[in-house]
Amino acid sequence: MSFKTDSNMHLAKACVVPICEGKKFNLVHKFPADTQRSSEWQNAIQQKEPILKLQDKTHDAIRKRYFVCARHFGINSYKNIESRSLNLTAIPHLNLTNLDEYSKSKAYQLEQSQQTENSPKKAMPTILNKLAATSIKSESIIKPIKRTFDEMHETIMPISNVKSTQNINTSSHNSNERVKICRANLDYELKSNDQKIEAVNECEIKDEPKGKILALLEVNPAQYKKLLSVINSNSNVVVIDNIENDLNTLDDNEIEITVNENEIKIDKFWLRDHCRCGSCFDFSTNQRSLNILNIPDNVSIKCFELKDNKLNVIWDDDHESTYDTDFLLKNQYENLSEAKSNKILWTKEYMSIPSNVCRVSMRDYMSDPDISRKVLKGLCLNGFAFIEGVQATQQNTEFVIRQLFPIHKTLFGEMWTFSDEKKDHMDTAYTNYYLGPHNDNTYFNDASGLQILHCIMNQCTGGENFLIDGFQVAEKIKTGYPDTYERLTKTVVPAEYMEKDYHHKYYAPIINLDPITNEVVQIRFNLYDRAPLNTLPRNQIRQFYKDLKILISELENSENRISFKLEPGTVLIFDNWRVLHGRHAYDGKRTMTGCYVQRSEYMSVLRVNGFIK
Ligand SMILES: C[N+](C)(C)CCCC[C@H](N)C(=O)O
Ligand SMILES: O=C(O)CCC(=O)C(=O)O
Repeated sequence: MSFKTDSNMHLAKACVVPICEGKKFNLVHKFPADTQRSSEWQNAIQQKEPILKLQDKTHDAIRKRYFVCARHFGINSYKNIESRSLNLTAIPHLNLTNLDEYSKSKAYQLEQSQQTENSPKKAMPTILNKLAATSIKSESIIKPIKRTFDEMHETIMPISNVKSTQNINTSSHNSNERVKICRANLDYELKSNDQKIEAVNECEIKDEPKGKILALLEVNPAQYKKLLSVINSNSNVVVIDNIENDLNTLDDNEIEITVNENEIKIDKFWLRDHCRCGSCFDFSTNQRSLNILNIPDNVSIKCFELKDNKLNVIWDDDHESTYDTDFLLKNQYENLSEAKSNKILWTKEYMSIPSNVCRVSMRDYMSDPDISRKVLKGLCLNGFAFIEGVQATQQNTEFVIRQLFPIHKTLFGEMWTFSDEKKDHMDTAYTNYYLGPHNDNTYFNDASGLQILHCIMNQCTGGENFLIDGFQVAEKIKTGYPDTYERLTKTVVPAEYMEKDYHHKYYAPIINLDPITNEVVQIRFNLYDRAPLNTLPRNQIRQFYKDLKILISELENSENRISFKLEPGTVLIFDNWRVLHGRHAYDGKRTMTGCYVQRSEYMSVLRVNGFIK
């Protein structure tokens, strides 16, 4: 069902056949649902040259986004003269490389019929004749309707002389019968809108309505509500609206609207499910109160209108919904799936430019909200940031972090302070050994989103830290070793952390993609915490180790890492889902304090501050 905004009722669609040069037409056809026939169409229209936009598109994507206009189909391709619906065997065969057969096309026939339609002697379209014969005088269908509602009421009441042979329950229709209920625009000049008449002319009402036909009208929701009382009190009255001739561009499950020049198609069930009226949604809790089971599978719309950036809908059960068009636009799948993050993938070279490194002073961070936002921006873009001038204690480190984030308590505690002497846990971190590039918590279902490190005592040689942009490395693997990349996004690698009273275990791929955007959303890499590899069939094991070596080599590539010695006073915050970290071996005294922040909390802070949606 395709609706129009304002006066333009049908949304013309571009024809994909090259000769049409993307021109838009009212009568276009989707590629067939049958894949074989869809391929036949594609072969027919690409006979001279492949149409690039169709290449490597899925069958559904082609059906959803590309159309073939009536210039490429002859009259015999259609079910009958009036019909705009194709035969099941129709294949585009006219005007594919030039327009020398235009006169044989359906488009030409429509043009001709429209020209005669505009002439005063135009015969009443057959459907209107049929309707008129069974119900009310045809001229009352097409004469200009400039009426107040009362006049309309008047029109409805005298209708009683029409012999009604069958009640048509106005609320039980489904659109397949193509008898749509009650959309009458009292201010509508039907006669002046050939398209409407033509639309009626094109419709195929399988069984003519036996009820009293009010008129070929179209109401907006407010008028419909008024009409409802009349219709309900006159139970035999059925209003045939000016049937929207389905141009095969939309399923019955969808409606199509234009918002800010964007044509968006919305599934009706989805739309009903997202009703934000007081009985469906509780704004005090931001939670739904609507029970999905109460939405019928064939939920349908009686009438709706786009007005003042709102979509007002009356459903077939007379439930009323209003939607902000921004909400509808923002929640289109395409908006999410095509959204690109604003991250800056970096290398050693990029970060060698001091201005590219997010570094703020504690004083500014505490006094200027813009500076704490600068830290969030640095984390969002680069995955790490430094706060300098922090008193070198665990307490002050905690105080600084709590200005922005809640702290994630794990088996290591909330704040943790460790060294090779203070061994609260049996882990390589609690030694003075070299620690290769890794992410923490790969053994947790939900690895911490942020890790904070503050070296509060550094009387040692060595002990430098280094950071690597895991997203940059993943991108390099994707470019240089696409098969390895593909496998590393799918091969689940088990990790575990074991000590007295604890045995955490989890497995997931090393490179994790966002299921919607397909962008890398997390790197889970930690060779130390790898559990026995029992998640791969034997015939895939060797390939995995080859892939792992490719990744490790890239991670060890000094071009991909920045190194620095964390001095007391400088707090490092980094995204543990993106940035790998490590430490060189050291000799002497070195104490590190820090904490974790849960991923959800981190994302929430970014969202509340407008850095992500
Ligand atoms: C000392 N601190 C608590 C920060 C880290 C402990 C690390 C434990 C584990 N090897 C991992 O990488 O997750
Ligand atoms: O000691 C350090 O500098 C870092 C230790 C580490 O990598 C960790 O705790 O995960």
